[in-house]
Amino acid sequence: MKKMSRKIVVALGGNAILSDDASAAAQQEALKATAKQLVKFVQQGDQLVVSHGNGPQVGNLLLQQAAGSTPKNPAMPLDTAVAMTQGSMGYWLENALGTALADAGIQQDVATVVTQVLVDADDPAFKNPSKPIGPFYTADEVAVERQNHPGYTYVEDAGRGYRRVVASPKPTGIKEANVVNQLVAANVIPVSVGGGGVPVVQEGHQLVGREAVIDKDFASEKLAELIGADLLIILTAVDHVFVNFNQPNQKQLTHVTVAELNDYMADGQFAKGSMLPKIQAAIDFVQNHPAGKAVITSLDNVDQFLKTGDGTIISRN
Ligand SMILES: Nc1ncnc2c1ncn2[C@@H]1O[C@H](COP(=O)(O)OP(=O)(O)O)[C@@H](O)[C@H]1O
Ligand SMILES: NC(=O)OP(=O)(O)O
Repeated sequence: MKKMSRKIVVALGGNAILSDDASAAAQQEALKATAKQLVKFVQQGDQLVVSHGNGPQVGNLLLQQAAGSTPKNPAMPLDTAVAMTQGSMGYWLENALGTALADAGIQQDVATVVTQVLVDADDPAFKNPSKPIGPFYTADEVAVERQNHPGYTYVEDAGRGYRRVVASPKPTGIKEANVVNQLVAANVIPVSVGGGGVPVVQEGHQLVGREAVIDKDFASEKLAELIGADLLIILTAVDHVFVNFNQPNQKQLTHVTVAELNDYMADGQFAKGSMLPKIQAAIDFVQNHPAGKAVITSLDNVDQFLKTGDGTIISRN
């Protein structure tokens, strides 16, 4: 028997798209496997909205833009580059999901919505770049990059090397949220807030782009809230959130409340820039939309989640 249809925003993490090979072919190949997992929700009767990150991709695109730019062929600014990754990655997702749906005998369209996400012009994040984008560099490589791009900021990223960081303001609204809801009502799978959405600020009647990269977990949360989703599912590389992660005494979290997560956060249990934004997005969702639940699990665990609800389930209380 089919389960009741749920409206679900699924946010795809880096491992759903990118391996060591950043070619289009390799990313499209990875998305084939991802799409097969996503179609399992559709087979259960769920209505999906798909979002995705773009940190590596938009950073690589900016480097390509800078390398090839001339006065007649100028490099595009970051907000436009985010929109470009929404287009290219939306194409890959439409293509991969289209095939996986057809393979499963399901007639359903997928449509990418280039999504503008409102941010506050005075968000302090504009003065404090924190979002890593593009490739990792060794200490020697980053010294060269710093010379080539004196305006860029680089930080050491958790022992994994150096990366460029850009501003990452918090989303306050989503221009195309109603369009996404209309697509869901028409039985279309929208791909939206890709790469966190294009950051824009409201100036009178105009939306004006800002050079930044919004965290896709926060943007996915905002979208899930605005369209009244039943579930926000954040798919990443781990089946569960852990306390004492990677320690001999690590403990997986299965069902967890906001109060418990607040205690764990105060205890520094979730790494900044990786698990912490997912936890904060999950908390925001269940607090701003009390009927909803948030889930953090992996693509590999989708079968188990659909069968038994396995994963880290975050509820208000
Ligand atoms: N407490 C924790 N529990 C589980 N994973 C954690 C924890 N702290 C940090 N992590 C790491 O965070 C990663 C998810 O963050 P990240 O790779 O940035 O996300 P994304 O999948 O969106 O690209 C996990 O794969 C894991 O390695
Ligand atoms: N925009 C964004 O959050 O991208 P990543 O998830 O790839 O960092």
